[in-house]
Amino acid sequence: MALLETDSIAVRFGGNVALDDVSISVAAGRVTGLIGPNGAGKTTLFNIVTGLLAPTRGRVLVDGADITRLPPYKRAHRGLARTFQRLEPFVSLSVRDNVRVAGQIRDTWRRRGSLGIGKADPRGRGRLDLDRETDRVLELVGLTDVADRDVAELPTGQARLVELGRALMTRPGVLLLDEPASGQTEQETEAFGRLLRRLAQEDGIAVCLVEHDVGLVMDVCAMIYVLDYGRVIAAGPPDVIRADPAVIDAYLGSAEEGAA
Ligand SMILES: Nc1ncnc2c1ncn2[C@@H]1O[C@H](COP(=O)(O)OP(=O)(O)OP(=O)(O)O)[C@@H](O)[C@H]1O
Repeated sequence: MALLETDSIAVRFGGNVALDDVSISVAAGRVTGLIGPNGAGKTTLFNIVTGLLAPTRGRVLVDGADITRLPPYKRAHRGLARTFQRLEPFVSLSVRDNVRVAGQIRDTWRRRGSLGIGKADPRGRGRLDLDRETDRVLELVGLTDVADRDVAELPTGQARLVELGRALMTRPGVLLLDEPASGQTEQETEAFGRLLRRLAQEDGIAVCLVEHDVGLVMDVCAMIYVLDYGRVIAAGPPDVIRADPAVIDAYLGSAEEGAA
C-alpha cells in the first residue's frame, strides 16, 4: 500500500527547473530508494513532501489524502518524519535527552488531539511512557551505551543515529532519510542497513532513503527511483536499476567508481 505518493510534482527556482513531473510511490513495510547525481533534485523533493517548499505543480498524498497545502507541522501530525543531510542536534543535551525531547513534542500533539495517522501508533491513546519509549528507541538504534554522553562528543555516524532516534520518537508512518549513512563507518552502515529493514518490515514504516552509498541502497531497497536533472529516469527493483544503461550512464558508473 502506498503511504506516500507524489503526483506529477514540478518545481521551478526562477528559470531553473529543479523537478519536472516527478511521481513516486513509497509503500508501507519497505524501503524505497531515491538516488541520482548531485543536484538531481532529491532534497528538493523531500522539501516538497515535508512542506518546506511549495511545488509549482503537482500533489503530495499521504495515505490517499492530499496534503499539498498543509503546513509542515500538520504533515508531521499525519505521520511524516524526516532527518536532514546537515545534522542539527541539540548539542548541549545528552543523547538521551535529544531523543526524549522529540517524544515530549509528540506527547503535546497527542494531548491536543492533533495526531493524524492512528495506524502509525497502534496504541493511539493514553500518555506515552516517555522514559520507556526513549529507552526502547535508544536500544533500537544502538545508542544505549552512549545515552548519557553529550551529542557534541559523538562522531558523525552516531550523531546521525540520534537524529533517526528523534524521528522514531514521533512514531512516524513515513520516514524520510536524507543521506543518513554519510559519515558512518563501513561497520556502522551494515548495522544501519539491518535497522532500516527492520523498521520497514517489523514496524511497517514506509521508509524513503536518499543516499549516495549505492551498496546500501541496493541492499535495503525493494524499489528505487532514479532522478537526473529533476526527472525520474528509471524506477524499479535493484536488479533492474543496476542494469539500466541510462542509470549507469547518468549515475551508477561514476557513483561506483567513486566508491571503489
Ligand atoms: N532554494 C533554492 N533556490 C534555487 N535553487 C535551488 C534551491 N534549492 C535547490 N536548488 C537547485 O535545485 C536543484 C536540485 O537540488 P537538490 O539539492 O534538490 O539536489 P540533490 O539531488 O539533493 O543533490 P545532492 O545529492 O547534492 O544533495 C539544484 O540545481 C539546486 O541548485
